[in-house]
Amino acid sequence: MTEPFSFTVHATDGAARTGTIRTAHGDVATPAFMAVGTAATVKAMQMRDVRETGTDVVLGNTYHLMLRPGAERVAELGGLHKFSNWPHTILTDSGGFQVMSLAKLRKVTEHGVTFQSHIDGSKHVLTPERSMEIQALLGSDIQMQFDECVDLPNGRDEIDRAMRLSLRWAERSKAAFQGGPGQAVFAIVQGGDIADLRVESARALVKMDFPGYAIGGLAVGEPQEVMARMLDVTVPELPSNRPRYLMGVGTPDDLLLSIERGIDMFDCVMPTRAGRHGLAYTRFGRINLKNARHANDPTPLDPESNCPAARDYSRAYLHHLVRSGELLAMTLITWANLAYYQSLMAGARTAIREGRFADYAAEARAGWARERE
Ligand SMILES: CN(C)CCSCc1cc(N)cc2c(=O)[nH]c(N)nc12
Repeated sequence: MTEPFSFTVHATDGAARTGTIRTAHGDVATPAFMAVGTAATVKAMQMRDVRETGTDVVLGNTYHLMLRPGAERVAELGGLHKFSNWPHTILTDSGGFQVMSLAKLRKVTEHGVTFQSHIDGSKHVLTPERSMEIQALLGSDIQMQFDECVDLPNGRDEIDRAMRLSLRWAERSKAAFQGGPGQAVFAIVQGGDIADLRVESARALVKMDFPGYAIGGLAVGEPQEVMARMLDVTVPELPSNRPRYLMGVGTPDDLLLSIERGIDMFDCVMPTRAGRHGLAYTRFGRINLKNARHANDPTPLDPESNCPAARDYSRAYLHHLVRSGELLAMTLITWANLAYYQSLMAGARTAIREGRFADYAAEARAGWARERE
């Protein structure tokens, strides 16, 4: 018998907290960084290596998977866990964000969004009900409500319209959720960079009583201090015994400032996308391995890393692979980046337990500065 979905906070340090989310496919240590696996793959990585970095959750995406290979096909093949050989927790985004950023000829109405596939131009409709049905077909453990995320900067009317539409879609998503034990549907707070709309959105969603709350509509081009300010006004409105997920965030510095404000879950394409472009994230800051200064450097990215990609290959070799356009460059640097993000999270969890998160964050930031010396 699968246990119900649960979230337990083990320790707090100021607003920061460390805990465990329990889903139908295992435990998630928080603060958690979730690897982006949009089209049923964490690009350039094998799932066993993803797991070895300490990743507990891989993200899937309704928009991409409904277009290719199709949600019904994934269900017929045993669901996304089996299809992608990832037996641990999967969180799926609801598709609205990707429709607005990828699809062509999209039209938003009260009913949902009609659009044409960016792959073959075929016509599709996504509604809260269809999004939840697709996420159920995928077998997702944590399913996101269908929402509308607007870009920033934007006018109050547009932000207000999308926030209220997302509230109505939250009700419909929750009503359409078919999850069993160990599965959950999360709400998404909207409201752009406008404090009173953020508070109104959060309070309305909390009244609907969700097992978890995401903060959406950020990491869409706003300055870091705007994101921080929206967290300052939004997080206090969310129940402390429910997970808080900041969507699409972020750089290592973003993660630390958000953990400090009480965020538990993150996802971002940064480590994997940067890895495919020769950019390495390390304890010493970001390293552009395309740069000629690495051509004769026999040292690895980080000799103390537990990740083979960061420990067993010289910067000269990685520079050579990047300059040569070799596929192995993508795998090794993506692997090293994800491993660094997970080591940053693991260190944060320990520091919070020991009541020294502020010092931990200061030490991490000091380490990044060293690379620029
Ligand atoms: C790979 N990831 C970027 C995809 C998962 S997170 C996508 C995502 C990112 C951001 N920044 C905001 C939102 C948002 O407001 N709503 C939804 N549904 N998804 C969002």
